[in-house]
Amino acid sequence: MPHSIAIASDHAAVELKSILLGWLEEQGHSVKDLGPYSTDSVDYPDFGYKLAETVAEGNVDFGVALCGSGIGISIAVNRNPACRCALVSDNLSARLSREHNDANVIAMGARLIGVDTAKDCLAAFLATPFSGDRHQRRVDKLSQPSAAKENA
Ligand SMILES: O=C(CO)[C@H](O)[C@H](O)[C@H](O)COP(=O)(O)O
Repeated sequence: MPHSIAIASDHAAVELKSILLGWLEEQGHSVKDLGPYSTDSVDYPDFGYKLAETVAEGNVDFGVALCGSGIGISIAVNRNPACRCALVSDNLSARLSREHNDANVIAMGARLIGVDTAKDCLAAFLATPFSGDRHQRRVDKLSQPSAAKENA
């Protein structure tokens, strides 16, 4: 099923971003490239916040966040309460991030995983629906930290 996707990175992941963008478009997805557009050094929060705002505005179904390790940009995206960004490096984590966490952004580290693994993770992420049920209650609590404290 084709999705609308926004993708962003920092300088460390520009090449992976370009590869994944072309690969996603080949499969019929519509992809918005939020930059950067060169390998000049940039700061991952700038692009992470831009991606998070695009996802939060509801203009896309999913976001893809890339930096050298995936750590910095995933932290940035997760500062937006509308985003559930999962940093993954294997197929099962990518699948579980959708099934259990209803993740709407996937983050990966271009300096840590190869292109084939990144494609495998992204394919699993996009193909997996949220399971709902007990997981819905937990995901709801992610938007309501004060409600969660009452049961702990
Ligand atoms: O955020 C990161 C580390 O947690 C990313 O890997 C960045 O891409 C990295 O910090 C960039 O480092 P550089 O030395 O400025 O290329």
